[in-house]
Amino acid sequence: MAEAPLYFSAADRQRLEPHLPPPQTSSRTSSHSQATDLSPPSCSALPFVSLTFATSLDSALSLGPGIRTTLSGPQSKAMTHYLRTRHDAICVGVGTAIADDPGLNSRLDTDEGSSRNTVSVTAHQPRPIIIDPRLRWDFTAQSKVMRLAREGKGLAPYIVTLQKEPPVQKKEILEGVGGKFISLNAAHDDEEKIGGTRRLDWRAILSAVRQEGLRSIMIEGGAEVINSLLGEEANLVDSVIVTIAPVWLGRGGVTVSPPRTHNVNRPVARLSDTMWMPLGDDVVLCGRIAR
Ligand SMILES: NC(=O)C1=CN([C@@H]2O[C@H](COP(=O)(O)OP(=O)(O)OC[C@H]3O[C@@H](n4cnc5c(N)ncnc54)[C@H](O)[C@@H]3O)[C@@H](O)[C@H]2O)C=CC1
Ligand SMILES: Nc1nc(O)c(N)c(N[C@@H]2O[C@H](COP(=O)(O)O)[C@@H](O)[C@H]2O)n1
Repeated sequence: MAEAPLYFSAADRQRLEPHLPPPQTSSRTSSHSQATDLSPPSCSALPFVSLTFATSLDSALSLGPGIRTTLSGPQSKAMTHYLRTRHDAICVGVGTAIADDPGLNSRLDTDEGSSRNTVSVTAHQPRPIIIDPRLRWDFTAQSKVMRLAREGKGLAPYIVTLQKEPPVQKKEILEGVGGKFISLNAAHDDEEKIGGTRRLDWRAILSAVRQEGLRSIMIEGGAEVINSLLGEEANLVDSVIVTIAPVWLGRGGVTVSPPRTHNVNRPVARLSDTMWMPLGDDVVLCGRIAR
């Protein structure tokens, strides 16, 4: 079924502005990053990081592993697509890439007020970044994000991996539409061992993204990605924008619930400077992680 046009009003855009990456010509800088610095990035420079996702009232991102689940209503969906136009990159973990076959482009309609028969796809598209350390994502030329890139409706993904030599056939598909693999060097401090699984340090991932000239990144999920960024690496997050849908998905969902810190008497993370914005039946909560 064709997707309804996605409109996001000028008034709503203005309300979101304090929670978005600064325009690149502005002189404002984020607390830890050099998002507005126009000089070549140093190794330690990081992009402006927004954590943006949609959740149910029982903190679920989806009905279960592998189940693509619509939570956002049309207005909050349009907001997400506006956010996609306001970031240089959009990131998901491989679990999401496999479960959702996502497009990761912006389909915001820029023709508000004109004939609604014509949908003009927005000019600015974010660069999809997929975190796939072991190359589990068995993408093909028909995967949605590849197809959209081929059709000029989005950008091809960069896949961040620990594999030094990705399969030649996958490389050809990816590079054929303008994407690439970014292999991080596990021989440096990019990797830590937690619970037997090899993980990439988010600082290393973000630094690699910034080295690609990408100054801002919205991280959409899924649960493993969000839970890690709300835990010990929360200091890397500049802005949090959560769509809350008025629905309970029930037990068995894929949930946002970061691991406890050592001090069990303290919350793991809290938002400050909050702004609540009703959009249709949903509410969008914006804030910063309290330091
Ligand atoms: N409602 C919403 O806004 C969203 C919902 N989702 C849902 O979330 C679910 C997927 O979530 P998950 O299964 O938790 O998968 P995920 O998308 O968080 O991917 C997890 C995988 O990513 C890799 N990864 C993530 N962080 C890493 C790190 N620091 N170092 C190395 N590898 C890392 C690992 O291979 C890990 O197994 C799907 O059902 C999807 O539909 C996903 C995004 C947004
Ligand atoms: N904002 C939001 N609301 C929902 O209800 C969702 N299910 C998601 N999911 C995220 O969006 C990706 C799908 O993107 P495309 O529409 O295919 O471009 C999905 O993979 C999640 O990252 N987000």
